[in-house]
Amino acid sequence: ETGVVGSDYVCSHPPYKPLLVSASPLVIYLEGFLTAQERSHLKAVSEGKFAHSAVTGDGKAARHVARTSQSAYVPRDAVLHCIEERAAAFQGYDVVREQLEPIQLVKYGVGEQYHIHTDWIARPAEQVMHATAEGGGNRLSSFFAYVDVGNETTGGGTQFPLLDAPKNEAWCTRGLVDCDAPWTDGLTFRPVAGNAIFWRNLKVDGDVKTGVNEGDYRTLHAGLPIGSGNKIGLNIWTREGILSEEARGPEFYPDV
Ligand SMILES: O=C(O)CCC(=O)C(=O)O
Ligand SMILES: [Fe+2]
Repeated sequence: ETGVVGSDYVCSHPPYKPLLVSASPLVIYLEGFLTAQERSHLKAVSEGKFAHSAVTGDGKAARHVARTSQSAYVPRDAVLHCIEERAAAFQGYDVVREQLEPIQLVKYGVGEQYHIHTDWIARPAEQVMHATAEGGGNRLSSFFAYVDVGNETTGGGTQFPLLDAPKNEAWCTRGLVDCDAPWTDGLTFRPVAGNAIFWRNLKVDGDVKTGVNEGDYRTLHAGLPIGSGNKIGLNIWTREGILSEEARGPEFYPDV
């Protein structure tokens, strides 16, 4: 599990380009969010760590039919720390790194997919581990970044069936959005290594009485099946509040 960066590694953020996709729900496309070096490092440190895992919130470690991909958590080394900093900073001064769940990698082979779901937790907080205010609350936002996409990869898009595809042709010609899909399928991003999608999971106008921000169903999405090739993606989920040290895991691994 040795990575590709040496002990002389210094965190530096690439000049990624944010492109607004939707104002409500808030969806922002981030071109060049991960560098080539970060992507190679993530691939190297996650090798051999992938396993079929449960979908958060169902409380049991059974393999879930909704998700045939494999997941891996990687230690928070200097590179991960750097990516966490970037993800927190993007969300303004009111979001701190301690609100981020440990970064999760997901790997898909041919035919593997993640059926339609929301990243926010739909069940009452009391029923779901860690979703209580003390546990960090619900998932405020998501980043899904493409870490590795094989040259021959077909399929594997990230589909938001309830959103409209942006109108400008540039999204199609630049290969960011799948414009061959029927418009009734909503919005499908093509997997492009290094790029990321950011969206807000919760509605902004919380319940006046309870102060609870409801999950926004318009953020329903799926990882479409891979036709050929493979895909590795990365999830960064930001909670409404600070996560416990237990949920965050060790803050820093000295070895890069
Ligand atoms: O694979 C994708 O395109 C989306 C994955 C996803 O939504 C997730 O892991 O929560
Ligand atoms: Fe998701």
